[in-house]
Amino acid sequence: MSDQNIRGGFSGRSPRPDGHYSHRNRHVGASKPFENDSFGSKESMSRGRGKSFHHVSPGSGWKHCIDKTPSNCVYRAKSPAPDVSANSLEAGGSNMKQPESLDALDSVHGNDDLHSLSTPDSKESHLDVNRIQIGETPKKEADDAASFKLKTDFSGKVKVADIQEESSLPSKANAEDQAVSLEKGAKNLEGIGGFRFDICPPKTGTPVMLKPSLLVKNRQKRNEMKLSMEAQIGSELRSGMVLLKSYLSLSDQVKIVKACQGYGLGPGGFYQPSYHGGGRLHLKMMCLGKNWDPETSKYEDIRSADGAKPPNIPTEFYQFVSKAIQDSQVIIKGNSKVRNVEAELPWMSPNICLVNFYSTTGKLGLHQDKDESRESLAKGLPVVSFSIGDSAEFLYGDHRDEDQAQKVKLESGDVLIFGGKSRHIFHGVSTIFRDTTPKTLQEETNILPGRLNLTFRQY
Ligand SMILES: O=C(O)CCC(=O)C(=O)O
Ligand SMILES: [Fe+2]
Repeated sequence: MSDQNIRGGFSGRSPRPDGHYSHRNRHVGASKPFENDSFGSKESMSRGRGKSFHHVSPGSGWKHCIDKTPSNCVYRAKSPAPDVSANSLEAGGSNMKQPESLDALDSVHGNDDLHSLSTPDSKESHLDVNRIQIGETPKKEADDAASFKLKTDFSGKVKVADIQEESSLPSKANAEDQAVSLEKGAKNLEGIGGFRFDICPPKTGTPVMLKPSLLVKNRQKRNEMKLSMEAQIGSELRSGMVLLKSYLSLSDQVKIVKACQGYGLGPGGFYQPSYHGGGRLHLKMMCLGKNWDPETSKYEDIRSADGAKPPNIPTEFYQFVSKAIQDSQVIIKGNSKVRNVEAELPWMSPNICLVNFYSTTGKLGLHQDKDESRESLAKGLPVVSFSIGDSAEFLYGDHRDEDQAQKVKLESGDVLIFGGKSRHIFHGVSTIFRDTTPKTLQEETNILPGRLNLTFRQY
């Protein structure tokens, strides 16, 4: 098979010349737990970053740098900025709820959306994957909205439980379709091949460790907040590619992790994707919205490997994505007023989210994301990527060549966006840096060592 597809990209179904495989070359196969996720060779050092980070004066928001070189101006949030996302959302005039209310998700995308509902049992501390809740109070904006709601309690545990019917649902047939799919999925709670992957396993009693004093914990938290405020910088790495450092607040990261834990354990949850020949991909994966099938390199509404319907993308994820694109466009505009920002980084509304969990030895070979629709690719609609947990070395470049690739460290809370002229970049993950998960995130979620990555796309 040729390495070039019709759009000129690398065909994801072909093995790499060096014997490694691209992300898009994976195939579903036997499920096995992952003990050793290493693959691929070590990358050599890059030829340097495209753009350097520059600070601007605190309190000024977006500013031009003294050095007017295009694309090296950056955003620095007003200081103090206790909660990056909350600030951004206010600035954007969004209806984003405050953190406490994040467990009540509203539907915005018809029956593709899930609601996460806060309930009295939200004080329970155990995962409950036996019930699926469908509906609760019908909402105005949910006119043609979710017939079924996966109950995800961001505050600590997840309900994939209780199926109830919402009487005022507009489309009964649609609801039934989904019920079938969810019931089918419910039977598959064990996941593909009996695999079930909890990114936040319950803490066990042993080993006994001395708890840090409150004082030490508070100091730790303060340092993390300080660090995250200091690091809150946006930078255009190249045309159409923006890195938003420490963009997701710790509390939002906690919520995202807990949501992914819940979705990951339910129907359509995490599984171990494998290559056609049985070789395993070095990460765990699940999809929200639509399923990306490694076997065919195509998107589908139902995961063909087990018949599960992918969980829907929660509304608040959309809001994070929208705000990130908006803020990235501001960065681009700030770099050069004459440019047409939409051409450089177009807007998009995601209906797909690939969720990867890398163990500390996880890797992902250089590949292009090019299985979205022709139109989406032609328009350069961006991929928006969230990094949470351990830091990673991210490679990117115009060629499928690790030696030529540039490198950037992606840390917990960073958001990376690549669209426009950068939509077809080759990219991958060469290294996960152990023990770099923020302590607070680890303590509040018990997330496994490793990295959670969410990439949003519009089909
Ligand atoms: O983990 C990452 O940062 C990249 C993931 C990715 O490229 C993908 O899922 O297509
Ligand atoms: Fe990718």
